[in-house]
Amino acid sequence: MTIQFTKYHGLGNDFILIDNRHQSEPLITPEQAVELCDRNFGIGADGVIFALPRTSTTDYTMRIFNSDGSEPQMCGNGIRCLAKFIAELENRQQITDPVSYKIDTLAGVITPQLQLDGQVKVDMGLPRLLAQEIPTTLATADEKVINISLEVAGQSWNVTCVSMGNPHCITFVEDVSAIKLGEIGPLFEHHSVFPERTNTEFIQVVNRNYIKMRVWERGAGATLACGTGACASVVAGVLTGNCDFVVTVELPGGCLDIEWSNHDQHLYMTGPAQRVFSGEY
Ligand SMILES: N[C@H](CCC[C@H](N)C(=O)O)C(=O)O
Repeated sequence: MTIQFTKYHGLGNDFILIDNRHQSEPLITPEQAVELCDRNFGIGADGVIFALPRTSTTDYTMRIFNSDGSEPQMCGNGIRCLAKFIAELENRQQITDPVSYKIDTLAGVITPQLQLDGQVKVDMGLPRLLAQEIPTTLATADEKVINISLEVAGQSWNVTCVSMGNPHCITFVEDVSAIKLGEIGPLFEHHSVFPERTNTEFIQVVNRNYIKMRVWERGAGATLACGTGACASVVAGVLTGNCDFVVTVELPGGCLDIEWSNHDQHLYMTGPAQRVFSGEY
């Protein structure tokens, strides 16, 4: 079967996008997604994202398979790429006013807006903070997980857990460049206290409005950026007293602007999404 695809990336977190508007189920299987994401034997990407048909209350539906074939609830960089992909499919690349899309996801309805400057601003919805919502067994089900000690690789880490529909474990360190991500990342990801695994963010606070972040993603490994992780990290920064509510998050692939709104308590993320090439596989 020949698969038409378009590659996009959000700060180097890259995705294969599939026009799936005419079928209710993804055109490829999780096993095929693993093959397509392979950077030597396939197209190469951190995941595959499907533009699926609308629901009664939304314009489109998004589903995503990580490069290991697992299906997460949401993807922040990915939904910015999806918004640009949809505009391409609708031949709306040259916009004269901001264009918003209501997208149904496994994390709820997420609304990206194409800005006139080419950036995409996304209403990422509310953070979930209770242990049962992450999910994690690091605290009792109806408790928050803020600055709890977790033993990983013989070291004790203070972690704060936040869900953006997908699980995030955030820890604050002196120097993110000193973290041996390939060694420590999988030990967090597969730790027994995370029954659905976890994404893990290592944060260095530059000041209350600027943090540096490196990430080991569930199902994708070390990526250059993680949108849901950046949102979760700002929430953790506020909850631990490290950050204000408007923060620039510097990732290896570039910067995201994050706001935890005092108005509706939603997270708003603003960043780029870049088309790379289209092809068939
Ligand atoms: N690996 C993540 C999904 C992709 C999230 C990340 N790429 C983002 O931009 O939010 C998970 O399994 O929860």
